[in-house]
Amino acid sequence: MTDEFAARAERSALLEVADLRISYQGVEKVHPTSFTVHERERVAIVGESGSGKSSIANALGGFISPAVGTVQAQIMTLAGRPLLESSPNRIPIRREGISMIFQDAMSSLDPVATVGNQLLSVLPRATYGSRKARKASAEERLRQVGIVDPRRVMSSVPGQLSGGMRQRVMLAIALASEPVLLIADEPTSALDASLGITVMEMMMSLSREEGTALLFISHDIALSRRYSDRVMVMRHGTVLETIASRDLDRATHPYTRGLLACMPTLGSAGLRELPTLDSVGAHDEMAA
Ligand SMILES: Nc1ncnc2c1ncn2[C@@H]1O[C@H](COP(=O)(O)OP(=O)(O)OP(=O)(O)O)[C@@H](O)[C@H]1O
Repeated sequence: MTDEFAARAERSALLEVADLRISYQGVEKVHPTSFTVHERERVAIVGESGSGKSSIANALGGFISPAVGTVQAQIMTLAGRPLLESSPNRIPIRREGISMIFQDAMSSLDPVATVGNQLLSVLPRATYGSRKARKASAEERLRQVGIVDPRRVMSSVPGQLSGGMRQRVMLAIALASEPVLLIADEPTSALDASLGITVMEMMMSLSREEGTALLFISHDIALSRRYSDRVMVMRHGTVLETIASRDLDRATHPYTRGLLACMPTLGSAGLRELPTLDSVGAHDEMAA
């Protein structure tokens, strides 16, 4: 453990979760799970489909209503404030300090409201005051995510924009409310590889500039390793291990080693058959 990593671990956590359980229709899908995210830290959640990654993100963001499922935890606090204090009776509830972005921007942006109105509605009034000042700052937010013609985009509705542009808009809106924690659920998987990297880089540099901690979900362990400080590996509704990204090559858990072995590289793609979790024996070792 490096000095920097040890110092960070000692600081009190920004997000603290202990024994989080999530059930749908009475069936527990996320079993008691505990983890922390520190200020300015970037944590990735990786794992196969159905392992519970999105459920955790949705529980943190307040997107699981009692009609959909049950969220219970011994501790679930953001900057010391309980997140589960009031039961959500409308979805989504806005949890102060948390913003979320999703794989599909169309499902989180309002299709009939202009980008400008959606952006203005989240800019803190106390900080930006007059509508004119808020409009200027909304345009600046769009410029920060690489939008060169913010006025046109402000007056557009999401359906008039390309997928990559919508993802940039969603990132601008997510950061405009000045969250302390940004949760991103597969933010790039609907984009092509190069656009995905651009959006990832942008999310990293903006969250770093603004001092926002980041919890992002990905099924791509290579991408997770590149952009996170720590990786939480999930399987079957539990966290198998949490490991510093730079130590992933030394991961001891067979499942994590299996995920790493399945990671396609430019060198291997197309030259030979890619390994699968079964072919590298991760499942057998897990069962042993
Ligand atoms: N709204 C829901 N109602 C019932 N079951 C659900 C609901 N949402 C998720 N589940 C179930 O909970 C389990 C975990 O799903 P979740 O979407 O959290 O996994 P995931 O790791 O994010 O998967 P993916 O990578 O495919 O998104 C799965 O068995 C899934 O079918």
